[in-house]
Amino acid sequence: MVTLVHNYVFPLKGLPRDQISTVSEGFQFGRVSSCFFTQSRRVYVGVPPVTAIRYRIPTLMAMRDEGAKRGNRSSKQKVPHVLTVAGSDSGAGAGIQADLKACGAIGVYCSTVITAVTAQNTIGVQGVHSVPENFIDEQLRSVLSDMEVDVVKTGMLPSIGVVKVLSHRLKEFPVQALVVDPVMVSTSGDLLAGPSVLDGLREELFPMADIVTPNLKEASTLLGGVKLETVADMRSAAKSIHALGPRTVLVKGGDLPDSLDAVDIFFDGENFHELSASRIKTRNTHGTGCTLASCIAAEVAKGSSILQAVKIAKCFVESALDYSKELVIGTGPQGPFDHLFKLSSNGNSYRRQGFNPSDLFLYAVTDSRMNKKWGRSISDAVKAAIDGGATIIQLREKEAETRDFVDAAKACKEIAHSYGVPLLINDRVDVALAIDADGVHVGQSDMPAHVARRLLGPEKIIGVSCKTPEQAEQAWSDGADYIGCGGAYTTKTKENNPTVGLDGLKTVCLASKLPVVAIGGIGLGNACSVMEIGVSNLKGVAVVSALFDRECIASETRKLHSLLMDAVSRLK
Ligand SMILES: Cc1ncc(COP(=O)(O)OP(=O)(O)O)c(N)n1
Ligand SMILES: Cc1nc(C(=O)O)sc1CCOP(=O)(O)O
Ligand SMILES: [Mg+2]
Repeated sequence: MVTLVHNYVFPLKGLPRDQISTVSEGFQFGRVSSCFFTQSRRVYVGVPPVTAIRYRIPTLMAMRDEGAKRGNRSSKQKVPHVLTVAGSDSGAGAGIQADLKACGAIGVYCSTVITAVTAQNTIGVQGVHSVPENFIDEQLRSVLSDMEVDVVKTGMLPSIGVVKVLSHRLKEFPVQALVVDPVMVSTSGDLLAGPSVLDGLREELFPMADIVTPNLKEASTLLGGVKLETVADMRSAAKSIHALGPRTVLVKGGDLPDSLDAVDIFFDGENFHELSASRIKTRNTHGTGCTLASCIAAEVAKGSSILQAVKIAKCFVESALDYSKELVIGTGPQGPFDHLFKLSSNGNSYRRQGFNPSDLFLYAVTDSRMNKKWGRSISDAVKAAIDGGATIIQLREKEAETRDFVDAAKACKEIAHSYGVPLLINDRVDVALAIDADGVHVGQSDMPAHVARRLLGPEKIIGVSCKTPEQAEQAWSDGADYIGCGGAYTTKTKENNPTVGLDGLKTVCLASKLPVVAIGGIGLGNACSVMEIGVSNLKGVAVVSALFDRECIASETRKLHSLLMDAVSRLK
């Protein structure tokens, strides 16, 4: 019997109602292996014998709240549902097992159609036993005809017959989205799908797919063996695969040699997005491809756009790898990682470890006056900017009462973290501490950066406004992570702000040991000129009015993102 702290239970399939009771405080666990929600916006998970861990899954909360908004508080709420059609991995690092764990960790129901059973471990694949095609078809029919699947994700499809069966069933039972991970070779180098499957994928599944997620080897094989050695090669591969019919393509560059970051290329037929994540040194990478595709499917099932889903999925995988980098399971060269790391990490699952300078790329700085003028809440403004592609958010609320600021900042942090985007607070170190924000931005007349560092600790992000090389040097020795340099142009947003111009910006960048974000008067008309000063530590632009003093924040952000991407790719 499970006893909950609060009186609202989000029903997950498999947790019988008669095993749940509700009381006002305290909780105990008997035989529990599932997770569920309470009014307190927490998820409770039982770990035998009687330990209870609580943690937050913001996107699930959002889902529940969405249900509540619609007045739907009955026990019949729809649970987002991913069906994975893939092979079983006896070592449980990849395949069906990875898919189940990834969806479970994200809080999405996952059903399974097993296409093959593999005998594998951390050394390699010792055997493959394909499930007969007619029995795969039977599994598909069972699930699709009954269980309201939202998204289908495919992994190992061992024969062209399986591909055909699947495409036939998907036409009979259409789903909201199809995620195709074109698994061909295992991480250990073992063949998991024959060449005829390639034709099946290209002809039958790609035209129905919303996203296809090949790694470099798979992308190369799909394109007849072309060499993929640079980011430019990845872009042209993404374009060629897109021409085969899927709505979007993610070419994963984890195996690209000589790069510090792992860069993936996302292409939607119009725009390229270069998505980088820090490369984590670990042997425990078995199943990253399956996990990434499952997380994308799970996020789409919850309502994210494909690009949002990709960003969140990358953040999940990066966090899981980082958390699991020292795990020792098995003796071979490729170990599994821990999908359920959130259970052991105090709920700070999306907290970034350290600072990633590429987050400065499109830095959105909010402004309370502009939000008031357009009648928006700060959290709606933040969500719209993130939807449009903002890579970091700074809350710059000069007029807010402290209590209101803390409340708004809390809500914004939940939104930002559910997308894997860091949230900084302007000026107010106290507010950053109160809500456990990712960091602060301080200016020359605010709290000194070294004091902020002492208060916030080594993990938080600290940015400092600098207009001169001397200030940049000071920021570095004070322990800042980046500097903001402006005004690049004149601005109406900040009174009496000296303009340093592009020359002044370049001088500060060249002198700075820290990454730089440019600020002041930057918008669609001049962002490219800023990036084109061509100094490698200039990582992006920080923008207020060109995003927030506009009718549609998301579309302005999207346009700016696309311009910046083009500018950066011209510079390469
Ligand atoms: C990214 C970034 N750069 C500079 C500033 C300006 O900070 P500051 O000089 O403290 O001025 P206010 O923003 O506090 O008015 C910034 N906020 N962000
Ligand atoms: C907050 C701020 N700091 C600046 C600096 O030069 O340090 S310029 C600025 C305002 C930037 O607003 P907008 O994008 O609307 O011009
Ligand atoms: Mg300030």
